[in-house]
Amino acid sequence: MLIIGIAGGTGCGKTTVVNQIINELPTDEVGVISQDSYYNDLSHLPLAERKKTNFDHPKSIDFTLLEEHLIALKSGQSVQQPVYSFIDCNRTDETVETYARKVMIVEGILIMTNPKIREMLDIKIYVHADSDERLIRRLKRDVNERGWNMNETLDKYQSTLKPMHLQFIEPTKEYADIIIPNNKYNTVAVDIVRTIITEKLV
Ligand SMILES: Nc1ncnc2c1ncn2[C@@H]1O[C@H](COP(=O)(O)OP(=O)(O)O)[C@@H](O)[C@H]1O
Ligand SMILES: O=c1ccn([C@@H]2O[C@H](COP(=O)(O)O)[C@@H](O)[C@H]2O)c(=O)[nH]1
Repeated sequence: MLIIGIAGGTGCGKTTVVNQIINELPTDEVGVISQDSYYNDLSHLPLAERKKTNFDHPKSIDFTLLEEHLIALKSGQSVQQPVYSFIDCNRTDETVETYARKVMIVEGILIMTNPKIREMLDIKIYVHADSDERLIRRLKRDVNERGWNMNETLDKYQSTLKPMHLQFIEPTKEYADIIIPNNKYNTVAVDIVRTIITEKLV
């Protein structure tokens, strides 16, 4: 199994790039694992407390479970990938059966901060968009899709997202084999990654 990691700051366009890459590829041969599925289980906290969690710190991720799942997939076993709710700021009771494929894409802001996960990635990709672009995209998405208001997101950007990005996420760019500039839609880069995957599939 080839494991491709796709990291980059919030709003840089990771999910969009992944969707563009897998769009024309067979779903039984290429799968996706999202870091968001592996946020720690916060069921013991009320929603108001969960909303105060620093979701941009590596400690917010259950890397042990993610590593276990990648090892299982690599050995051909299926895993139950948790399903995350951004509205509830918690894992749901649901899981999605994720079976081993020839290629697995792992995407998330923090995936390259963990040495064990980094070690398992055969190709490391960092998607870059300027911080103003990312903030604009994040603001629109938080307000339209994730249940936050404008002031909450702007406050969180200053107090948490920006410092965590500078401390933990941006430094992982140095581990990348490929950096995709994504201030604009980058179809050339997407085609190149898809070509690499297609070669693995033959
Ligand atoms: N290259 C781009 N140009 C403009 N908007 C983009 C681009 N890539 C993604 N977006 C938009 O920005 C928002 C965040 O993108 P998303 O792929 O969810 O980012 P990430 O997964 O890195 O947080 C989405 O609304 C998406 O449609
Ligand atoms: O409950 C939550 C958990 C996380 N977040 C934010 O999500 C982003 C990571 O997702 P991207 O799609 O890569 O942007 C991270 O910056 C967290 O702050 C959230 O809003 N709510």
